[in-house]
This record gives sequence, structure tokens and C-alpha cells, in this order.
Amino acid sequence: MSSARGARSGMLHHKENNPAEGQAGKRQRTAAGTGRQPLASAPPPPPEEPMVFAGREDVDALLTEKMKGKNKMDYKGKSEQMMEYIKKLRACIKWLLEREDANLAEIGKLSGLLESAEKQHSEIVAELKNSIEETKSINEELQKQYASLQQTLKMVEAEKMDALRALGDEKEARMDVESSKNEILEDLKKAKLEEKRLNDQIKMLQDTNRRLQEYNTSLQQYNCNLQADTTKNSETIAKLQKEKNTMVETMNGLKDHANSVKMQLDLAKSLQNEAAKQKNDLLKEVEGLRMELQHVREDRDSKSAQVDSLMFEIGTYKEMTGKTVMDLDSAMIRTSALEETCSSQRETIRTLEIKLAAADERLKRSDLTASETMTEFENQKKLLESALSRLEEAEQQILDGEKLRKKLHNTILELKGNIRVFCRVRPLLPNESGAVSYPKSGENLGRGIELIHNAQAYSFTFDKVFDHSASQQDVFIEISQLVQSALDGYKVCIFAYGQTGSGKTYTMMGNPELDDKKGLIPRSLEQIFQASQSLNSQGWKYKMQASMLEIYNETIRDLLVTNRINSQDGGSSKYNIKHDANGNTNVSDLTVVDVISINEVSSLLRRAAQSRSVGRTQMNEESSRSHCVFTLRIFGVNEGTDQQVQGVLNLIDLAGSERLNKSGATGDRLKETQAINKSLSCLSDVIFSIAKKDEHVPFRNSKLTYLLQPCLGGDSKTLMFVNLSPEVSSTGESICSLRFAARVNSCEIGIPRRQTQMRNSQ
Ligand SMILES: Nc1ncnc2c1ncn2[C@@H]1O[C@H](COP(=O)(O)OP(=O)(O)OP(=O)(O)O)[C@@H](O)[C@H]1O
Repeated sequence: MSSARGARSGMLHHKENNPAEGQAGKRQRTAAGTGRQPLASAPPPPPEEPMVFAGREDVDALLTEKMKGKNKMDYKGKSEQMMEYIKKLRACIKWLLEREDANLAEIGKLSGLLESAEKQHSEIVAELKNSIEETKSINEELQKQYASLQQTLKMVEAEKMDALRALGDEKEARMDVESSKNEILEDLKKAKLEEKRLNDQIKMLQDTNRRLQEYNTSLQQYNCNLQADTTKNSETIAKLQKEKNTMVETMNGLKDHANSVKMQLDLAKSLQNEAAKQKNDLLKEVEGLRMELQHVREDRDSKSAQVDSLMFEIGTYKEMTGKTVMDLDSAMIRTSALEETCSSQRETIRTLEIKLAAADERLKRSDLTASETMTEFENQKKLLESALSRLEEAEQQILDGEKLRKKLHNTILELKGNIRVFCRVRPLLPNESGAVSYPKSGENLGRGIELIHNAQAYSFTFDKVFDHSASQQDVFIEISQLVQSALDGYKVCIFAYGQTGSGKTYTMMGNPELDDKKGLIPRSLEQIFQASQSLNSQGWKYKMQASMLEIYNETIRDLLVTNRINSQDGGSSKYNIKHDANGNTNVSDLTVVDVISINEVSSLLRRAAQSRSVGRTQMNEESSRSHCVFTLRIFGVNEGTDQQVQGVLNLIDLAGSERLNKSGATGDRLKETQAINKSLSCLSDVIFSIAKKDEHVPFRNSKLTYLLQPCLGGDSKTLMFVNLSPEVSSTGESICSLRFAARVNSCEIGIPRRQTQMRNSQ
């Protein structure tokens, strides 16, 4: 078909592409058609060109072509026209034949195509048959499916009904939900506002956090500086110590010198007094002598007068020659005696005058010595005073240095955030032999302890180790800073951990009635009272509340309750522990006593001790079977600055930590020991969990840990005493206690925070 089309279009193309030829053809046809030229003058006909047919229209035009010329008699012209027409017809026939051939060829092609199309058709029919078959089977299948679907549909219908019902319900619910949605939307709006506010707060907090980080960095810097300062201070302290020693030596020398000067002065004074006395005596003597001299002189004069009169008498006698020689001789003897007396008296006067001059001289000299001694004494006194003031200054510097050292030490520890651990070893009792030793020098001096067990040495180091010779005061000095922190608004927790009989109660309570046996509780209270009074001058007013309880087998006992008989019916609602958002703990129905004076404290402690001893007979035979918790809450307000602080001091005497096999317990005692072990292990779980920064800290696993929750968290200052018995039989237990303490010592629980705020911010 395409070839036929090509042939045809080729012809048309031919016609169209040769316009000159076409024009010529038309002209030819026109000339042939019109035949107007006269035959005589007609030029010879042009060579014949084959007639070109473009299509059926040309054939129709040829067939409808009429004879031209009106002259019916012009036969020649007619015959030429006929000839021309015949030629055209021939060409037309030829064209038609060509077309027929082409058509036939096309038909041949088309029949080939038809055949193949038929073949394809039969194939398609077969395929269709197959598909119909398949469709039939599918249809059957679908019918089946339809039936089952009908079934399902019924079920679905039923379900739909249920669903519609549910939908109704749901609609109602939705209405409810809509209303609650509206409420929620309201809430959401509020929440958005709140969120905005919180975002602002977060921004602020982030800002604060950034500033805190900066502050932290500066603190770290400060810490470095502090450490450097500590080193410098230690050096300065050492220097000051040296200086102090030399000063003490100088002072001792000065004191000796002052003493000797004083003695000299006293001697000089006594000498002076003596000299003055002597002088007075001498003066008196001189006076007497002068008087005597006067008498003697007068006597001499009278005697001289007598002599003269006697001489005169002699003369008169001689003159009168009536006198005897005897009278004359006696008179002569008396005269010579009188002369002798006179000369001896003169001698005496001379010696007395010499003595007087010497006494005067001595007096002058002693006066001089006394004034010299006085000036020297004054100088020495001044020297002594300046040396004493220097000594005082040096001592103050040492004290300041020591305070600074402690403060720095405290700050460093605070920055480290560790739980501090002190170890205390009680003295050996009679008939006990010890297995504990301490380093004699080096960096672990005062911090190390060594035990020998089964011929093996075990060494431990802590923040401080107190040996058997440490007094209650020595121990207290080391924790006094911590006690002071409670006044400054920190939460402070001090435990005593160790086996029964290792000295926990002695360390915590001791004997409050005896000055040198008082433990940490009475001493801390005394310090807090004294410090709070001295802070009065800076505008601080403090209020203190004390409570004391005992936890035995997970049961709380109030140790300060006054009417125990009425309080026995407590029931399960009693002594419920609750913490508020500020980390303050409240134990329902627990006696809380306002303590105003130190005297009240002693009676309070007596009451608690009595209560404990009653409990001991009623519930547990020994105090070591229960935990005893003393709590002092401190509320301080500064009238001048409106600053408020809230501190807590917890002092805890834990139950004995001995293991089950050591206690050899059975029955109730076994239950009791298990309870103690459980609560102690809960305590260690809590400490280790805080140290690991676990998300969940198991505070609620025991009454003790739950009670102390706010004081065990990161913002409190915690100190643990590990108490040890030094005797050989306790070494195993002691090593267990020391291992536990060492683990606790390595724990970081965070940086303590002070609880302080402004009064009007409440
Ligand atoms: N540092 C010490 N100096 C003198 N005596 C001490 C010292 N430590 C303990 N003691 C004495 O040792 C004995 C046992 O001490 P303490 O009762 O304090 O031990 P404990 O561990 O508290 O035992 P418990 O839990 O049974 O009360 C007591 O007689 C106590 O006076």
C-alpha cells in the first residue's frame, strides 16, 4: 500500500515539481482543447508528451471533456480533437492499467498482510479462548470469593452497626473530648505562655549556666591560685613557725633577762631601801653624833671651863698655897682624863664624819644605780613588750595562716566534691593486743593506717587518721569547720561507722557531763551556740530546733518524747517521713524541741540517753543494734541585710557493722542483724549510686536513707568516721570497715550548696 501511495505521490510530485512542464502541458491541452488556430496556418504539432494523471478528478475531467468548436463542418478539426482525445484516453487507460498493477501489487501485499493478520487473529482467538477459560475459572473463583465476601460483608455490616454504635458513643465522647479539648486548648494557651515564660527562664538559666561555667572556670582558676597560695601559705606557715620558734626562744631569753633584770632591780631596790634605811640610820646616827659632839663640845667647853677654873683654882690655890698636892694631882688626873675623853671624842667625831661621808657617797652611788637600773628596767620592759607584741602578732599570723589553710583545704575539698572520711582507732583495753600501726613520716603522716592480718599488711589512707591518743577535743577541732558550715546554711551529715565496741558512741556522744570526754554532739552544739552568739553583733539572729530518733529494725522511735506511755499507741501513721521541695524533712509526730540555751541541750541529751537506755531494755539489748540520728535545724536571719540561711546538722551513730558470721546471730537476733546489714548496705548503695550519677538513687530502700535523702544528695557536706577496734581479733572486721570507707572516700557526690535567700523573697 505504501508503495502504491509512493507511486501516486511520486506522480503528483512529478507534476508539481515540474511547473514549467505542467504549464507546457496545460498550454498543450488548452491548444488541443480549443483548436482555434486555422489548419492552414497551423504549425506542425509539437512532439507528443505523455499525458500525466494526478488522480480520479483528472480522469473524470477527461471523460466529461466536450468537443470544442462551433463549426460542425470542421471535421478535420473535430477528427484532430478526437485523435487528441483518444490519445488522452489511451494515456488514461495506460495510467489506469498502471494503477491497476500497482493496486494489484498492493492487493497482493495486503492479502499477505491479511494472511498474517488472520494468523495473528487465529492466534489471538486461541489466546482469547484460553483467557476466556482462565477468566471462567477466575470467575468461578471470584464467585466463590464473592460468596465469602458476601459472608464477610454481612459480618462487616454487623461490625459496621457495632462501629456505628461505637461511633455514636465516640461522637459523644468526642463532644466531651471537644469540650475538654477546648479546655486543653485554654490550658495549651496558658502552657504556651508558661512555655514562653519558661523559655525565657531557660534562656536566663542558660545565661546563668554560662555565667556559672565562667564562674566555674574562674573558680578553677581560683582553685589553682588557692592551691598555689596554699603551697605559699604552707611555706609562709613554715617560715612563721620557724620565726615563731626563734621568737619564742628570744622571748624566753628576754623573759630570763627580764627576770634577772627584775631580780637585779628588786635587789637594787632592796639595796636602795637598805641604803636609804642606812642613810636614815646614819643621818640619825650623825644627828646623834652631832648632838653628842655638841654635848662633848659643850662638855669639853665646860670641862675646859672647869680646867680653866681648876687652873684658876690651882693658881688661886698655888697663890693661896693653902691647897694640898693630892687635890692638885687628882685635879691633874681628872684634867688629863678629861683631855683624853676630849681627844677620843674628837677621834670618834672624825670617824663618824668619815663614816657619814662614806654613807653619803654610798647613798649617792645607790641613787645613781637605782636610777640606772630603773632606766634599764624601763628599756627592758619596752623590749619585752615589743617582743611580746611581735610574738602575739606572729601567733596571730600562725593562727590566721592555720585558719586560711583550713579554709583553703575546705574549699579544695568542696571543689572536689568528695565525701570526706576520717578514721579513728580507740585505745586498747586491758588484756587486748593491737594490730594497728601508723606511718611515722612522709606524706601519709596523720593520714595513713596499716593493719597486719594473716601475715599480710593492709595500708589505707584517709583525709585524717586519729590514733588511740587523739582526744575528743583533737577530733572535734578537725570537724569544727564542718559544724560552722551548718550555721552558714549548709546541710551537714556526719556518720560514725564501724563494728560494735569500736568507739562510735564515744566519738559521737561521749560523756556529755565530763569536759574531756564530751563527744562531737555536745561539742558541736556548744560551738554553734557560741558562734551564733558572736554573730549577733553582725546582725544575725538564730533559731535552733533539735530532734533525736532511733531506727531499729526499720521502726522509728522518738528519743525526745516526754510521755512515752501515751505515745506507744502511735500506729502506722506515726513517724512518716516527708520531704518538701526545699529539701526540708518532716517526720510526723516526732518531738522537735526549740533550743534556746546550752543548758537546755545538756538536759535534752540526758533525756535522749535515758530514752535510749529504756529502749535498750524494751527492744534491743545494746545501743549498737539501732541507728541513732541527732538532727539540729538552724534558721538564721540577718536583720541588717535581710539575708536568711537554713542549715542542718545531722550526727548519726550507726548500728554496728559486723557481718552475720561474726555476730553468730540466730532467731530474732539474726533478723535484727539482717535488718542492720540491709540498711547499711542501702546506705552504701545510695552513696555509690550518687557517686555514679545514676538517674535513680534508691533512697526509699531504707528508713535511714530516706530520712537522710536531702542530706546525702549532692548539695550537702558529708563526713564519715570509720571507727576501729585495734585488737587483733577485730582485724578482719576492721579491714572490711576500712575497705568500705576507702570506697566511700573515693566517691564524688557533688559540690555542696548553701541554702540562703533574702527574707522578702519568700
Ligand atoms: N577514743 C576512746 N578513748 C577512750 N575510750 C574509748 C574510746 N573509744 C571507745 N572507747 C571506749 O570503748 C568502749 C566501746 O566504745 P563505744 O560504746 O563508743 O563503741 P560503739 O562502737 O559505739 O559500740 P556500741 O555501738 O555498742 O555503742 C567504751 O567503753 C568506750 O568508753
